[in-house]
Amino acid sequence: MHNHIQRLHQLASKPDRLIVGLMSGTSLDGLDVALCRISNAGLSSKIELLEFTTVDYDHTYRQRIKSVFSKRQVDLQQLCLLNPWIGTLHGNMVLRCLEQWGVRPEQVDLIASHGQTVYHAPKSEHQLENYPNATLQIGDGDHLACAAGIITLSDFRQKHLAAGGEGAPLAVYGDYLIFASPKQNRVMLNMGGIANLTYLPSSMDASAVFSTDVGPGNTLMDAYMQQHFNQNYDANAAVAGSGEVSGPLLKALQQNSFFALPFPKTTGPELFNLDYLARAQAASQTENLDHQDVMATLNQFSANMIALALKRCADKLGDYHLYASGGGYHNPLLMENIAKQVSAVPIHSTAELEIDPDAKEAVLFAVLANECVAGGKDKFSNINEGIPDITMGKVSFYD
Ligand SMILES: Nc1ncnc2c1ncn2[C@@H]1O[C@H](COP(=O)(O)OP(=O)(O)OP(=O)(O)O)[C@@H](O)[C@H]1O
Ligand SMILES: CC(=O)N[C@H]1[C@@H]2OC[C@@H](O2)[C@@H](O)[C@@H]1O[C@H](C)C(=O)O
Repeated sequence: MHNHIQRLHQLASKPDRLIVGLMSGTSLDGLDVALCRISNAGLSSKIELLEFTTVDYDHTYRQRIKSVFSKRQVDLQQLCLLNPWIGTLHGNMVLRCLEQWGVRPEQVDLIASHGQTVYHAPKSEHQLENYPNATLQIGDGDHLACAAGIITLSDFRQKHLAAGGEGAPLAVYGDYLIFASPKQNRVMLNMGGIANLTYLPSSMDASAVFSTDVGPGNTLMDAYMQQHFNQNYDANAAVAGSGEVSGPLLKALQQNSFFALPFPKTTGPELFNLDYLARAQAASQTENLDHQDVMATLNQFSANMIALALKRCADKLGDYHLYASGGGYHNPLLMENIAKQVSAVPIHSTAELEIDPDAKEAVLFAVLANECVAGGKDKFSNINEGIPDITMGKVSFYD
């Protein structure tokens, strides 16, 4: 047996594993790094979040990614160069975090890397008869493993596509294992660039679990802030909070066939971008609105589409508790706009379930890596809801 395979066998046999989960989302704000201790696997998994930080991306990173991000036409050489560059950069970022936390790389069993999504193309979006659902994450796992000197699992989404899914949301696999509870029906709502949710029934019945993207979280608000205010995002909704919602623009924004699609569905900034906003402004003749009013309307738009999806959950399933996570949880106006529309629903953050709401997605990838290496016993799937029974992640050794 190759010593690499022996090492994996050893890792799988340990009572617990130290796993670094990495998430670099559509907001391009930074690399989320979560150091987790995970014992057991499947429904017996116990997750301890030992450390968490977001390593902010600098201007160069953002500009480089933006040059290819969600664009149909790109400089192919640039895309090719970014793949190893990001892998190595993320590996070095992990090393710096470990140093700050006083953890030696040899103590870490695995890195679980999401990579950087550069393009997401479900069939509902590309509409090309003879092509499948597709998505592309870059930041090569071999480069990451070699830079960090730690076995790395990466590129989790391709298996989901290969099994007939849209490559997302993958949160459901971790949500079910970590957060499903016989005590209450739960909806886990993550508001990053794009918002998504997972429904977890108290019956724990996998065939009743579903997960879906619901529309924009922060992506449109962030893009508008960057274009008109030279700020990455609307901190604490200071701008949106000083504007007024435009009814006509809101109506135009809400008129897109994506919102009428049944669950599960996925989307990205390929659809929800500044062109989308410009078309809605043209259709509603609101091109001359104040920037503050546009921001107030975008905030209300995200909230309305999230609330619409939450109401669909309630219609399907009755009462539930909502657990929010992702950067949008820190936007007080967004949370208020959602809460007003689902006033009967108790709203919490995942902090109440012992997972920092900013760390949730990075933890998810650590859980997927743990399943890949040590799981496989508790089968979990709901094929009717686009949740195939699969093991995700590709293994990269560092030598
Ligand atoms: N204090 C705050 N006030 C308002 N918005 C905030 C605040 N803090 C974070 N955000 C929002 O959260 C965003 C980052 O969220 P997050 O890190 O969850 O996104 P992501 O992981 O990149 O996205 P995705 O889940 O779509 O991949 C920021 O770009 C910003 O819009
Ligand atoms: C293709 C892609 O990167 N999708 C992300 C994005 O960010 C939020 C939403 O859109 C979600 O579908 C997904 O990420 C999370 C981690 C998921 O797969 O559950």
